[in-house]
Amino acid sequence: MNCALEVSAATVRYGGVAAIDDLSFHHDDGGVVGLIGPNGAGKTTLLNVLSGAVRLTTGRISLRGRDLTSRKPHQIARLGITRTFQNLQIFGSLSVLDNVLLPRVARGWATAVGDMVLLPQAHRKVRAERARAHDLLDRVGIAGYADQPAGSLPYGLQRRVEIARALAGDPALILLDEPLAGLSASESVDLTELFTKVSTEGITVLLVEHDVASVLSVSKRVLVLDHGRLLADGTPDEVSADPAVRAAYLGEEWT
Ligand SMILES: Nc1ncnc2c1ncn2[C@@H]1O[C@H](COP(=O)(O)OP(=O)(O)OP(=O)(O)O)[C@@H](O)[C@H]1O
Repeated sequence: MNCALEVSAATVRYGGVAAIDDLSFHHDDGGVVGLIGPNGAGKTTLLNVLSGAVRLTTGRISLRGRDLTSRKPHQIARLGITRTFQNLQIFGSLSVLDNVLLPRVARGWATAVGDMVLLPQAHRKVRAERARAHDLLDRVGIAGYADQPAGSLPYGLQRRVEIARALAGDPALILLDEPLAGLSASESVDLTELFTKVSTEGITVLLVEHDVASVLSVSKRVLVLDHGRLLADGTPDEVSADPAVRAAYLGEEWT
């Protein structure tokens, strides 16, 4: 599935600071897209804009030809962009399965909760949604934990709960904000493999991550932000060989 993401002259100003500054790019090829850059480069602001948490000061964003510029987060989620957060946002006391069912409830499949008691079709809907949620847990590798409280899982698996929940919204584009933060080396490798798997299922993955080696290893395209602007845009090899990127960000360790 193509996501046809178009970011045109996007600017977000906080007082005198341009968190993103006249930023334009287009992506239509799927895969994992890495978004890297030094602290304060504007990465999180861009994710916030794409998910509707922050409004553009000027500019335009569209997905598959639909204008997202002034939409609210729940509208953007319906139109195909879902996300995970830097600080894990799951409901620790709810079961893993219920965490994944939540966005479907929010989207209205169970609006008439009372009807569930009475109507056979409501029961069928609930069964179908539960089956679908189990399938999502299977896709992200945590099927065996469905009934456990999400908060009781190891941190790396909690990250997967959040990813499953983002996938439950049937996105064209999923935004991952520092998903490897706090993970062990082996958890990072495992989760990075999941990003590839998700992208091969036709969902574009936009990955913001400070672990540059992981980003370069998993991405087909890497965008480098600096001071809210696009410093470089290319394959991992192109970006890591770019003198401007080395000077501003990667440094000598990448020689
Ligand atoms: N709500 C806000 N109010 C004022 N300034 C902000 C706000 N959010 C971000 N900024 C500023 O915008 C710039 C970009 O911040 P942003 O958090 O998007 O960068 P980042 O690349 O995600 O950084 P990091 O890697 O440290 O998370 C920074 O100068 C930051 O201080």
